[in-house]
Amino acid sequence: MAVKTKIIINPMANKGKCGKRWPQICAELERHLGPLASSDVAMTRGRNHATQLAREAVEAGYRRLVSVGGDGTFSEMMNGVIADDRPIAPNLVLAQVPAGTSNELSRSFGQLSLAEASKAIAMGHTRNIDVFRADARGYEGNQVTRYGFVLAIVGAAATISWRAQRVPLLKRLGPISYVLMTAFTTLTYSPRPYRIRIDDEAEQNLAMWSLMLCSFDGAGEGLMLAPGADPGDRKLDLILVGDIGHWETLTKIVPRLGDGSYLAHPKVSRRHATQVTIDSDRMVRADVDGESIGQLPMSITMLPFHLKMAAVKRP
Ligand SMILES: Nc1ncnc2c1ncn2[C@@H]1O[C@H](COP(=O)(O)OP(=O)(O)OP(=O)(O)O)[C@@H](O)[C@H]1O
Repeated sequence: MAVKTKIIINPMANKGKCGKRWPQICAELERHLGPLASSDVAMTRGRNHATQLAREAVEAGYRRLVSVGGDGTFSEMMNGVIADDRPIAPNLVLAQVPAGTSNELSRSFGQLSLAEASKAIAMGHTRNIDVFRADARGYEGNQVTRYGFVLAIVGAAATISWRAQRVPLLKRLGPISYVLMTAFTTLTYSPRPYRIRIDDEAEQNLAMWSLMLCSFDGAGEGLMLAPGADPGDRKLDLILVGDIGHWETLTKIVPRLGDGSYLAHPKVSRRHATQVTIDSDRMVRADVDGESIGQLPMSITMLPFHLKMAAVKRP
């Protein structure tokens, strides 16, 4: 029996361009998968709707779920197929049609074109990706749990992301908003004291500008945070950006985030980890897969399963 495929589209991804491109995307998907019934297609109506749509789709028997949008839409869809730290059904296959601003999955798998993404879905070949669980304090003081697949960030980098997304004018400016917010935050955000526990090691007290836990090598638009990171090795690349002055951060770290060469700075360190707990006496923001989920304390745990992603078979 053919696997049932549900397509979940975020029409607002990439500043609304995704919705405008939908007829073209639909035609390409149908060329590879055959005609799509209207019940196989769902449009998101707002934040986190993709999570609900994904859960309902799996409950209705769909086993292949395609997110049309960016990493935010994929992340929401993925959160709908996991409960109690495990997939809600066996043999699920997820896929991304890259139609957002940042499409890390598709970029990393080398299938950024619509044709390649559609081919990957139709071919039936898959690659495993890791999933981590983030527990943090929400902005209302509630406990927040989020499943992530690209990266979790804490400190200055999370503040940049939060400001660029929350200020409406900046959001409309697109990528330039990140440039402006990065410069502004770098010149105003001082390193903060953290208590950090990595795996079963003793707690350490460290002053840091930012801390990143990466599953994929890249993130956002054109950042290469953890070159060589393997998204399926059940390990996160923990990168600590230490106690560095404002000007040095702006001139020696920020411009080198695009090619990973910031890792050579003596106050930047990188290692593997599977469980990390971070706290601070100061208010520090926490971000998972580009979404500001709350603040510290946060704990990140790699989960003991893989999700299967539609991927073009490479020789
Ligand atoms: N119908 C909708 N209207 C407004 N926002 C939506 C809608 N559906 C989903 N969203 C939100 O759109 C956000 C962005 O989605 P996604 O990351 O896929 O696109 P993007 O273009 O890469 O993102 P960004 O706009 O953050 O750069 C998600 O946080 C999601 O909750």
